[in-house]
Amino acid sequence: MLLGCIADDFTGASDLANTLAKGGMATMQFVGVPTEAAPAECEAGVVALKSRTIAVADAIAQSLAACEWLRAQGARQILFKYCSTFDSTKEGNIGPVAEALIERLGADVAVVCPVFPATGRTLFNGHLFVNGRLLNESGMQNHPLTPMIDPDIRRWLAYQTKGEVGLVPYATVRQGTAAIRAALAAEAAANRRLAVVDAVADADLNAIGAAMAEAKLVTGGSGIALGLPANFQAAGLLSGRGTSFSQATGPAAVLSGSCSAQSRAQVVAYTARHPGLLVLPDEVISGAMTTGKAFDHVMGRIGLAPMVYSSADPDEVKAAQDRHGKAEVAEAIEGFFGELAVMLADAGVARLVVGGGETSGAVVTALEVERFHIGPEIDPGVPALAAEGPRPIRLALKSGNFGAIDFYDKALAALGAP
Ligand SMILES: Nc1ncnc2c1ncn2[C@@H]1O[C@H](COP(=O)(O)OP(=O)(O)OP(=O)(O)O)[C@@H](O)[C@H]1O
Ligand SMILES: O=C(O)[C@@H](O)C(=O)CO
Repeated sequence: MLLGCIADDFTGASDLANTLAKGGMATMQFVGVPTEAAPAECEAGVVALKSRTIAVADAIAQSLAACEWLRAQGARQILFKYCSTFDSTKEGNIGPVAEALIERLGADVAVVCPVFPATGRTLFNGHLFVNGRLLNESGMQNHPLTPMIDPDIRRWLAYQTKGEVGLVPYATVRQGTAAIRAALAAEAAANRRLAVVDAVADADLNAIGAAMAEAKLVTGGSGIALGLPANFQAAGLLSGRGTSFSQATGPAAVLSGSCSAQSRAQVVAYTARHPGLLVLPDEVISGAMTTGKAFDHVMGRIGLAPMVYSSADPDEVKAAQDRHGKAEVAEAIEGFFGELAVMLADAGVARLVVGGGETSGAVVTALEVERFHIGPEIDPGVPALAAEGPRPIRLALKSGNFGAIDFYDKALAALGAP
């Protein structure tokens, strides 16, 4: 292994794995910290954690354990992947995890760059934009767990860190790799171990990537990985083997637990042409809707690739949370989708597409997936995946905000055929 990556959620991990695989690295995604060695052919390993919103101390412990495993596999550079919308609270977990990794790796400075131009995330003077709107006016200010109320990433990160946070502004980034490298060295000399780096386009990310050829630690969204494969290529270290993904033949289903605006539009588009079953939190909690009923509904229409969804608008989500409690609703819905996924896989469903990061985490964990082979990109940030483990199913894990309107149809075609 050359590059070792730690991702703070499951869809984010496959987003990053997609970038690295497209960059020509033989990439694998691992579910949690593995107990066994990585396959010898793995050049980039992505350990998927579910550490974005857990307690700070747990996030640090899990991230350090992942770091140790990756280094034991030979990784010479560590990448800490978080969300392109910098999802975190004033307490963490991005800052505390990054500082713990800096200390463990003895890094002099680490880049902080959530930029992902293909999905509209850009950073200028340390301020994060989503499709041209400041982060705190993009809808992310209403996120249920990590409301992003401040677009100034340097200031937001500084709430979370012990040390000061630096900035490499766009004026420097556009001068190219040597200037970026010099600016990062100046930040390190000033004892600023974390430096937010502006970028607005893939060319900027490639220049930043080249400046990090020798960096022990890199942090960011999946965009920060764009320029890294070229460093290993230039050093003659890549095999050129690429990915070992293959498609599957067999029935398909879609599970959507994401309630983002984009997901809700995708659900409307998909259920206009396929059967859909809406699952309400009240019915799951009361027992009126069971996984057995949903399973029968899906299997009765399996040739039409049905969707089961709980996606609802913000008012309905809030009303359900007020009635039952936020954690209780999430646990009930996630448990429901996890159990249903296992029943479907065991009944022969060969292709499954999941909407939502938390929902994907629940499904992948329930399916006892050990690792994924990375296939072609479906839409920016979402690859086709082939699972290894007791259930060798093909999956796509879609972040709430990602994917075109017709994403689910495209995803099923990318995973194989009926
Ligand atoms: N109808 C509903 N009412 C209340 N909560 C719901 C409902 N449907 C789903 N949920 C919960 O909302 C959360 C959705 O989070 P999830 O991470 O799956 O989607 P997302 O936040 O849109 O995606 P991402 O994290 O990739 O941006 C889950 O915990 C899910 O169980
Ligand atoms: O970076 C992103 O936006 C995604 O990979 C993600 O982490 C969503 O949960």
